[in-house]
Amino acid sequence: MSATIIDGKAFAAGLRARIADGVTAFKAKAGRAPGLAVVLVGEDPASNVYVRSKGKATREAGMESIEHRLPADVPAEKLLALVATLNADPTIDGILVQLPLPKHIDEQAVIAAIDPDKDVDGFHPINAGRLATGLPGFVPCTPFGCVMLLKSVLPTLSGLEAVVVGRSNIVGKPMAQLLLRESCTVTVVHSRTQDVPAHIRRADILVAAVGIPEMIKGDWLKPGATVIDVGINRTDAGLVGDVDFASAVEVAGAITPVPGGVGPMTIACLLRNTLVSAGRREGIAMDEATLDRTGL
Ligand SMILES: Nc1nc(=O)c2c([nH]1)NC[C@@H]1CN(c3ccc(C(=O)N[C@@H](CCC(=O)O)C(=O)O)cc3)C=[N+]21
Repeated sequence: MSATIIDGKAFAAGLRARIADGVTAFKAKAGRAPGLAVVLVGEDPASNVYVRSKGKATREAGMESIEHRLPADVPAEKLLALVATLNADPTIDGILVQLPLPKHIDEQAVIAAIDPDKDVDGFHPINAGRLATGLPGFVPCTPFGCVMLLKSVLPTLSGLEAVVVGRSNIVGKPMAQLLLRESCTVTVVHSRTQDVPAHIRRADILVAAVGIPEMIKGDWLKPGATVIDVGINRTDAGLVGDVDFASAVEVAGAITPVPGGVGPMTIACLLRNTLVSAGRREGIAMDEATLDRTGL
């Protein structure tokens, strides 16, 4: 039996349409568009492509996209000064500094310099703490998108065994927090875990975010499991995930493809966070329940 393919691209298109409606309503009340500032340091070709597609999606949703490009050798002080300017600018609702940054710049210091209430990436320690303690804040876009996709195929997440592969600040850790918030029993496995397949075999929900091409094989999965593949690995064979799709699709109940799965949701959630930020900053109520509707 072959798994249901979770169409992240289609789901993201629906979310973006709801965001565009929300933007229209926001503009009518605020007299301005929500503004997202994206800062790119250096000339990494993959980052360039990604920043361009983010700018396009931002404008298509009716928002203002403000791009700042700095040379790879920019002094950290200059980047921090730009962040301070964006923090103080009332027309900017969201600030995203594209990661990774060049090695001479302390990433944590830059993230900590962003106003937590404009931190639409959800990377600031204040937002990580809010997520961990159940306070409202910004949730990192990729894990947020993963939960939306899970809810689109599962009637409830409550009580399910969830296994997260990877423990990064950007995906693994916030993913585990979100699944816990949804009342899953959560296991995080990582490079030092003994017998990774044994943990994965117990998972009703598997989220793979390790960055190792096709590491997770179909015969490691519990039959019927819901598999969310966050990996985007460029190989000679093209773009592949962290899950060996060909074998996994025969065992899983539902699975995201790469590309066309989690990636498009990340961008849509970034726009969602920017609109919600704009609403909060202007005191205009945004119907987050409608925005985050999942369809099941
Ligand atoms: N501050 C910061 N925030 C980020 O959210 C952030 C970042 N830095 N640095 C880079 C990573 C990467 N990332 C992706 C988002 C969408 C796709 C995406 O839409 N992928 C498509 C197309 C893939 C392709 O063809 O390259 C897909 O999976 O279908 C990919 C990658 C966000 N990141």
